[in-house]
Amino acid sequence: MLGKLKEKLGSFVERVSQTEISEKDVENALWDLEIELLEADVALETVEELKERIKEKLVGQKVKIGTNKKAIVENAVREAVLEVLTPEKRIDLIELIRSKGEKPFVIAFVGFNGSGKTTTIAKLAHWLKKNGLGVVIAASDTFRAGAIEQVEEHAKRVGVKVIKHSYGADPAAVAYDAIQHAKARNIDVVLIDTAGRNELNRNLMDEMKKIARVTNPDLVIFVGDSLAGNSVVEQAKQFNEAVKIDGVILTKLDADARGGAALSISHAIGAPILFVGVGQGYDDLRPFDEKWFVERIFGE
Ligand SMILES: Nc1nc2c(ncn2[C@@H]2O[C@H](COP(=O)(O)OP(=O)(O)OP(=O)(O)O)[C@@H](O)[C@H]2O)c(=O)[nH]1
Repeated sequence: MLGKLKEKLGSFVERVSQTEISEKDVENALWDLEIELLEADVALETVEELKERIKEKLVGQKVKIGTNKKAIVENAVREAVLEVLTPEKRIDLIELIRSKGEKPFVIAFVGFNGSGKTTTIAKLAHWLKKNGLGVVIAASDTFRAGAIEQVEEHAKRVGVKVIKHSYGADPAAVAYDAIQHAKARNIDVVLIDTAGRNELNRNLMDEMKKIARVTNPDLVIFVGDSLAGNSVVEQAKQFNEAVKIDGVILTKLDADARGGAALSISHAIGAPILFVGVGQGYDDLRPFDEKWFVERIFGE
């Protein structure tokens, strides 16, 4: 008898001391968040996805009167961001390279001019070497004046060989030669530096498709400048249509205060961020970790 009463009283106290988060509460809060996200250069479709996830987490949730609703909302936002950033499939690059039966493992790099592609290739070559893998770079940007010397300079500094032809040569032929070189010398990885391009430059896009056809890369990596914000997401989509992108490296995250591109890009093209560039040195390449990124956004 006493037990029953206790239970009834208990449930009454529970009921009156709780309030339910309504759809209206959340809608109001989300309105401000939407503006802030768009200002931080997060792509519209990613903003929508985040809003849906946050709403799902919060609407109908019962909270005790007097508890800090802000903390609850903040937690839901954090979780939603982490979910959006978590790729459907992860790529462990070293594992992937080692598990390919034959050598070499071929990686083609694509991206717009000035996105930091050449520097990133050198950083990755350095990282692969540190992980015990042999690397050769194909100077397949035979288009831009100075590109071959630039990649040679970087390669010299990180101690990697470059296979090159002269300017105007067929980029696919350069890549092919680099692969033959790697095969003959048992080198693990070929990194192909392609010319930076944009969507207006149709024949360069065709050239890139030809490189992909001739070399049949194991991985196509899009290198994007995180400072370009929303437009880097659009670039990635265009490249993804021309040649399927398997992974992303975002450069200059050290200088990017907004973080919108990082938040949107995987969601937009369905490929994971593999690394982020965090400086100009060869060691300034960091395997991407969404938890680290979320801390960077929400941490102190
Ligand atoms: N702060 C910072 N600077 C970077 C990063 N990655 C690249 N850069 C700088 O960005 C500039 C452009 O990099 P490049 O590698 O020359 O650009 P690119 O994409 O090869 O240019 P194209 O050959 O025209 O395609 C250089 O000054 C790099 O040092 C990064 O993660 N952080």
